Amino acid sequence: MTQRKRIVAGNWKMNGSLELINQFAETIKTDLYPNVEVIFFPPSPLLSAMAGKGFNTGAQTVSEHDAGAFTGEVEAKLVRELGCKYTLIGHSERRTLFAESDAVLVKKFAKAQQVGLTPILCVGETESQRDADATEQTIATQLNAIIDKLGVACLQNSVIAYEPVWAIGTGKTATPEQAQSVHKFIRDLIASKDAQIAATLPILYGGSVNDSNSELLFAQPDIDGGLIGGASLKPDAFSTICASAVGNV
Ligand SMILES: O=C[C@H](O)COP(=O)(O)O
Repeated sequence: MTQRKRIVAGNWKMNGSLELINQFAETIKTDLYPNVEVIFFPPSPLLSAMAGKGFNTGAQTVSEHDAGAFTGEVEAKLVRELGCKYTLIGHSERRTLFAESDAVLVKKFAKAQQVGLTPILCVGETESQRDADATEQTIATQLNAIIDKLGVACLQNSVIAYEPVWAIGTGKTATPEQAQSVHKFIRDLIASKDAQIAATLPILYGGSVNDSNSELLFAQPDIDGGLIGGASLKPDAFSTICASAVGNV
């Protein structure tokens, strides 16, 4: 069986503070989670402070543009200079609240890789899409938007996060079986284009993951870790989630 990288990523969204970083530095000792890469995605102004505590960091989004007159945007190259290794691309909140289209996300994905950041591409269906049996079609459209423009080889240095929109911040987690079924669909879709890339690509689950449900989710064969929102703001819960990713290496 292929050994894939295990990742637990904490997306703080527009939350957190210098004080919270100190609390995490006291609680989370990442060497306690062998073979698990723990990454924090705090708001951009906190990236340096987080990295200063020795944590792996990533941005929640980056601009598709190079430096210039783009007030309020964050340049990918600068994020890389701050020591980040990753960036989220296409989180559902960016897609819906900030109207980021697949076309823009292709540019952001390419820009991230161009400057040496690993993109974590977020995909997922809404509740009405799931109810209409359009889950797989939705995911395929989101993935193919990237693959068709950039080529499947762009996934070589990337991570996918499956986040059903109906499970984000709602307390309604996908069951391990529901999540595994979509993860397998994603891996199979990519395998139909490049089996080697599909076999080694980490696919994370996100959507109301907590310290009680993470173990069963992470035990699924195609779930390689998690993208955690609310629970990533609680040091003790997050530490339990990281520990639960160790077991399935
Ligand atoms: O990026 C994280 C996801 O949006 C999940 O958030 P959540 O764990 O609060 O549901």
